[in-house]
Amino acid sequence: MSAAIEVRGLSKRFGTVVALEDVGVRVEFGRVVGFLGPNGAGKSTLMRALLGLIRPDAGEALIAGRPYARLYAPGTRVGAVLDIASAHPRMTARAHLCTNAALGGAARSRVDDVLALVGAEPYADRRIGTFSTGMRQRLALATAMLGDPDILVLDEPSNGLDPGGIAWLRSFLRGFADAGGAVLLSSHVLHDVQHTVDDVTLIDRGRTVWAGRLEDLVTHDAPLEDAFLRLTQNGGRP
Ligand SMILES: Nc1ncnc2c1ncn2[C@@H]1O[C@H](COP(=O)(O)OP(=O)(O)OP(=O)(O)O)[C@@H](O)[C@H]1O
Repeated sequence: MSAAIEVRGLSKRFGTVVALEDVGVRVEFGRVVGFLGPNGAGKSTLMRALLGLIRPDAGEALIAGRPYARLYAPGTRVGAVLDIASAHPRMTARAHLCTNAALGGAARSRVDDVLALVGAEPYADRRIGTFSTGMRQRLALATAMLGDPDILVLDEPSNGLDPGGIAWLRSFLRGFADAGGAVLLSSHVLHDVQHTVDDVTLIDRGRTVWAGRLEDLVTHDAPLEDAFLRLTQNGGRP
C-alpha cells in the first residue's frame, strides 16, 4: 500500500530564495508526523506543493500514491488547514461550511457533524469576521473534516487555540491516527508537538536536518526543544 503522504526530492526557489532543496517527508497511515523548522524554513511551501497550490521545480509530492491533482474526490481523501484567513468575513461559520460542503460534494448533514466535532456550535451562526484566532482555527479544521478524509495536512493548527483547545486538538489528532488516519503537522509549540507526534522531520533553510522517530530524537532529560535548538542554525534566532 502507498504511504499516506510521500514527498521526495522536493526543490522550490522563489527568485533567488531557495525555499526547499531536495526535501522529503513520509507519513504512514496511523502516524502523526511533526514537520518542524524555524521561521522561513520551507514548511508551508512543502505543504502548498503537496496540495497542488504551487508547482515545485523538482521532485514529487504524492497523497495516497498520486499527485493531489489526480486524486478522485480529493476532499474525501485529504483535509488541509493552511490559511485560516481565507473564509469570507461576512459569512457565518455555518454558511461557510454549507458552501464548502456543496463545492466538495459532502452531505449537508456533515456540517452539523463537523461543527460538533470541533466544538464550534456556540458560534456557528455568527459572522466569521467577528471570530477570534482560535475560533477561526476550529472553523478551518471543521472545513478540512467536511469530506471525512483519512489524511490531514495542518499548518500550525494550534495557533491561537486556548489551553483547552490545544489539549482537545492533541487528543483529536491521536484518535484520528489511531483510527488509521495520517497527519502531517507543522507547529512551533514544541512541548505540545512532543506529546502529539510519532515521527519528526526537521528542516532548516530549505534542507532536511533530521528525520525519524520522535523517540530517537528526544530523551527524558533532553526535550524536543533542545534537539531543535541543537540541530537548527542559531536555533531559529535571528
Ligand atoms: N510566494 C512566495 N514568494 C517569494 N518567497 C516566498 C514565497 N513563499 C515563500 N517564500 C519564501 O520561502 C521561504 C520559505 O517560506 P515558508 O513560508 O515555506 O516557511 P515556513 O517554514 O512555513 O515559515 P513559518 O514558520 O514562518 O511559517 C521563506 O524565505 C519565504 O520568504
